[in-house]
Amino acid sequence: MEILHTAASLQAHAESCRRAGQRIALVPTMGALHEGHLQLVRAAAAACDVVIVSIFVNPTQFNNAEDFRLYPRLPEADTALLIPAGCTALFLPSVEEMYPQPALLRFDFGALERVMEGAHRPGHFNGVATIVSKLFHLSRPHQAYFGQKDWQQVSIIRQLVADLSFDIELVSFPTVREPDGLAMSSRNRRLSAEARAVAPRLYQALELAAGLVQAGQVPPAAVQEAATTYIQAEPLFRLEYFEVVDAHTLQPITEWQPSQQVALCLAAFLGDVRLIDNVVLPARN
Ligand SMILES: Nc1ncnc2c1ncn2[C@@H]1O[C@H](COP(=O)(O)OP(=O)(O)OP(=O)(O)O)[C@@H](O)[C@H]1O
Ligand SMILES: CC(C)(CO)[C@@H](O)C(=O)[O-]
Ligand code: BAL
Repeated sequence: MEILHTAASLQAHAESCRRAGQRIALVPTMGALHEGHLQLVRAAAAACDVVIVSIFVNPTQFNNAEDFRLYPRLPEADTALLIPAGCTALFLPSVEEMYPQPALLRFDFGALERVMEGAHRPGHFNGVATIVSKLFHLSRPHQAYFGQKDWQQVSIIRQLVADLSFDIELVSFPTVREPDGLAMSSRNRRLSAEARAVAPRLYQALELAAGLVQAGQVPPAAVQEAATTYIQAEPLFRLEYFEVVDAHTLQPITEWQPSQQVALCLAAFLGDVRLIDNVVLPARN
């Protein structure tokens, strides 16, 4: 596995792979890798000749300086995990390398970013779109892999690809969970033992809400209320949002409609650790 630190070396590597007729997959990450990331890498390796994984804790997408400072950084352990998963090149740049000057370009994804993560983390998707665009330009992948744990992020990146005519196939992957249901996340490492013990309640709330949606007897607001009550029954949680949304427009659902695909999305703090999760339900008849 090659380890690349500069934008120029990534660009040169990707160009030489392209010239050799190889298919390139990009898996962007912020590191502290877990099985959720590794499944993306393995899927990419099964589909492409070259798998570029980027590890970069991107400062421009953090709206909270402490969250950025405390974000887990484990480059040696990550490197050891990536080789058997099929990564062929690891891109590990510094902040100065990715931002030799402050990026002034601003993205506006309209209604897609005025809800949920975009509403609660001002500037977050501008930072995500900036770094993902840079990575796309530098590596010019045929495919790029993202996890559905960040459902809104996948929608934003799909819009980015369409608006900027990136010739890239997006592959999105289902959320990988711990045996007790907790969505795998790099931030789980920062949970106290007490917080980790109650964390699966988030997925239980999503399942409870999914059961109510599928039974079809209660309005969206009652689904939201039931899930909120369930999470808040555990005082360690500070729930930021629990939303019942259209899975494609991401807008809150006030009345059920035929053929609608529903996503249930949440964000909650356990201590100072902020976790997100979601489930996306099959389209309704
Ligand atoms: N449990 C998971 N299942 C599937 N994909 C995941 C999972 N966790 C993260 N990913 C995906 O991996 C990519 C990199 O994510 P990232 O490095 O931010 O990890 P993370 O675990 O989501 O960390 P955190 O949520 O703490 O920032 C993203 O596309 C993300 O959606
Ligand atoms: C896509 C990404 C790597 C951009 O920094 C990040 O938002 C993430 O890890 O999901
Ligand atoms: N996976 C989302 C990256 C972030 O929380 O900034």
